[in-house]
Amino acid sequence: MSPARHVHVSPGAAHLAPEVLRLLDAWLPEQRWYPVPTEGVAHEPWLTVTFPGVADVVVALLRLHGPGLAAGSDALVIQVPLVLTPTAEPTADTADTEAAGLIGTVATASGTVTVHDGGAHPAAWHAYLSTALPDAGGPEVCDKLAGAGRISGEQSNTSVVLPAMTHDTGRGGMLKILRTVALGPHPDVVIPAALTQAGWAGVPRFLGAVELPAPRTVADPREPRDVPPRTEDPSWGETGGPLAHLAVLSELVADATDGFELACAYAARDEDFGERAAELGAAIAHLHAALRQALGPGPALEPAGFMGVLRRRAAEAFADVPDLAPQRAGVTALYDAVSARLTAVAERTGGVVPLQPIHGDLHLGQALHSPGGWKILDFEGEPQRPVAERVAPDLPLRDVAGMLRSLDYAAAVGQATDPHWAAHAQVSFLEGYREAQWRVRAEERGTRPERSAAGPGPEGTEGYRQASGEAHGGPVHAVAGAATSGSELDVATAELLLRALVVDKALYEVVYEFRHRPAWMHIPLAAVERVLGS
Ligand SMILES: Nc1ncnc2c1ncn2[C@@H]1O[C@H](COP(=O)(O)OP(=O)(O)O)[C@@H](O)[C@H]1O
Ligand SMILES: O=P(O)(O)O[C@H]1O[C@H](CO)[C@@H](O[C@H]2O[C@H](CO)[C@@H](O)[C@H](O)[C@H]2O)[C@H](O)[C@H]1O
Repeated sequence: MSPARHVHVSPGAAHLAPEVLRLLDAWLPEQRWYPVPTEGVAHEPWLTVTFPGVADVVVALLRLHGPGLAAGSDALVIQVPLVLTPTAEPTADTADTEAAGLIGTVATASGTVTVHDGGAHPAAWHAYLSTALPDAGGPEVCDKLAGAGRISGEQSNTSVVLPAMTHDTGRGGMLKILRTVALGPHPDVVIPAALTQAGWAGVPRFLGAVELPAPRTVADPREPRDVPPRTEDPSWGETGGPLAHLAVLSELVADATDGFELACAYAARDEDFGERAAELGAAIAHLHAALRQALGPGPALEPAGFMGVLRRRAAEAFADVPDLAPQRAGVTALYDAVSARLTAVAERTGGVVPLQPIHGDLHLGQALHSPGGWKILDFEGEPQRPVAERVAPDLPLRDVAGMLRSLDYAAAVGQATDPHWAAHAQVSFLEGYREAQWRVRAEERGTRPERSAAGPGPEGTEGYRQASGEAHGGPVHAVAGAATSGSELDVATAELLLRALVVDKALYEVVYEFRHRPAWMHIPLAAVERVLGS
């Protein structure tokens, strides 16, 4: 997991002319991965990263500040790799330069420079790859770049497909440049690395990472504002742990289809997605088991803290999106009910509802359907949440809620005309999850897996109807029970929790759509109304 070479780190805007930075002001907010649409946000150079022996690639780590953004340790830092080419004359735009991410050409004190987005440029890919891969040299990395291309679409980061890259278990790589820099070890590096090391095949194999070494002079590397202005590189990279991760390299899953595209295609044909959804449910149950085994269990759920986070997230959503106002009373009532229940359970049992590492931002787009089964991607958690919250152990039911929401999205985006398409897929997903979870838990306890007594039935139908807000039913009570088995959590409490987690996810989605895709905001908004109204 250690990178072959350390990157060089300098404070502020070293290696970057002010004219280059100014060029970014208009360009950054237009990028899909730019995390804040808020007007009036300024970019302050925090650190500059270069690669040993590479003159033309400079990575700017910019701290965002302005209205609505926290200061200090919660400050948002974005990663902007740039390829700087000295140019005799300003060049005209061509199709080629656009494909390579041309940002512009500027005159600086040291001459005219053409600036490209490193996320779209082979020179920057080469630099990241040489750093992430322990044994690769220059020419070898060039071969690995043959046919490489950035993937387009609704991405929070920048991913580059490397079809010609060979590694010890096959061919093809995926380089992901993390656009929001999370201080401390990044979950999208640490979790796939741990699962790969544990031999779990449900994630694309982790191959390497690029890390930003911690400066030895900083007592608490999580406080970015405390990083002192230093100019000499030798102060960096001697403390062991990373200050942050910048990129992750994994195997390319061959012949894979994005789970959301697959589900939307089924929905568009009104085709039964049940079998695929059940397989996916089983894959998620195995993921939860693998996470418990690879990273260890978490502490017990603490009701006040857990509810505090749910309530704060809801308050933030209500503050951000005025259309949510009519739902405020319903959300408060639901959360009050969950809170009272959790407190009663904690008093009765002494607080044994177990938390564990989870995915944290699970949706169909994080699942690839491949000939080798479902592969789960993207462990960075919800990109709009603070990192500490994203990596904290949580209830596996949160991931279950995420997939239920995503199947609802697939029905809406795929324009299923069958009103039961989503509910049927959701029930199948829950069934697949329940079955596999039951087996896995039995294996963990060293007992023979027995079929759950709580199969689909009228009581499950009602529980599911409440959790999903759909017209059709399913065995949510059993899923909820299975997901929390080994604890003293009763099924009715688990059902209520799942309902609250579906609402929490839908509120997050309303904010996400409000910021990024207002035309889709009606999808989660309708879900909040439906679940609260059921
Ligand atoms: N290892 C991989 N093999 C094949 N495709 C992948 C791989 N990793 C990611 N993808 C594709 O790239 C997309 C974006 O990846 P993801 O890690 O979710 O990035 P982001 O955080 O930017 O959303 C995924 O939805 C998937 O279609
Ligand atoms: O970029 P990420 O994949 O980390 O996640 C963010 O973007 C997702 C959209 O690309 C967003 O997911 C929402 O939309 C999906 C359809 O595009 C849907 O399947 C999900 O259920 C829904 O949450 C995700 O919330 C956001 O964090």
